[in-house]
Parts: sequence; C-alpha cells; structure tokens
Amino acid sequence: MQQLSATQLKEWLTASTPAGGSGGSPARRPPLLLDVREPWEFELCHLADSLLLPMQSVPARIDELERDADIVVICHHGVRSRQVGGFLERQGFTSIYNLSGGVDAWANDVDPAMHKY
Ligand SMILES: O=S(=O)([O-])[S-]
Repeated sequence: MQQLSATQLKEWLTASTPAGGSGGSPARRPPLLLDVREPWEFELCHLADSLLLPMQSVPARIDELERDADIVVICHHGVRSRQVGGFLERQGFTSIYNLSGGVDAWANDVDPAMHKY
C-alpha cells in the first residue's frame, strides 16, 4: 500500500481527467476516493466525489469495487484507512493508496474551509 499525502492527492486530482488522458495526454485517471468513516462523520465533511463505505461494511460490499482501480482509502486520521487498505490488498486489490492523516490532513493542508472535528 502506498502512502499519499493530502497535497499529493490534490495534485493527482487536479492533473487527472476522467478519461485517463486521451489524446496523448499523460494525465492519469482520477482515483476512486473511498471513505471508510461512519455516516455521521461523512456528513460533517468529506472530499468531493468520494464514496462512503463504512469500514465494517467493506467485506460485504467488496464486489462494488474494481480490483484493478486506483483506490485512495480515506478516514479521519489515516488509521482505519490503513487497515482497510491492507484488507483490500489481501483480497487482491492491486493499486491501493492510504491518505496519510486522513480528512484532517486534507483540511489542514489543502482545504482550510473544510469542517474539522
Ligand atoms: O479515522 S482514524 O481511525 O484515523 S481516528
């Protein structure tokens, strides 16, 4: 599992195109932003276009995820996301990233307007 800082993720999202950079562009596809916090936490704040799949529900809903997609796992501070990322890798997922510091780091380093808790 690779660790990704909030600023690295911001750069990735800014540089990427949904089509993955057609026309010879080197831009990568945007990753799937997988938020594994609880619904009440997600309501307080989340990254745009992220998918909420609370940690406990991941095993039952794993088939909703593509095994070869770039997936950035997100939580509050980066602990739960690391656990879920390890689980996904053991299930055969090939491109898992952990957002280091979670949404808290995102609020500190990228989006000061984001609600903190
Ligand atoms: O969200 S957390 O597990 O890092 S506190």
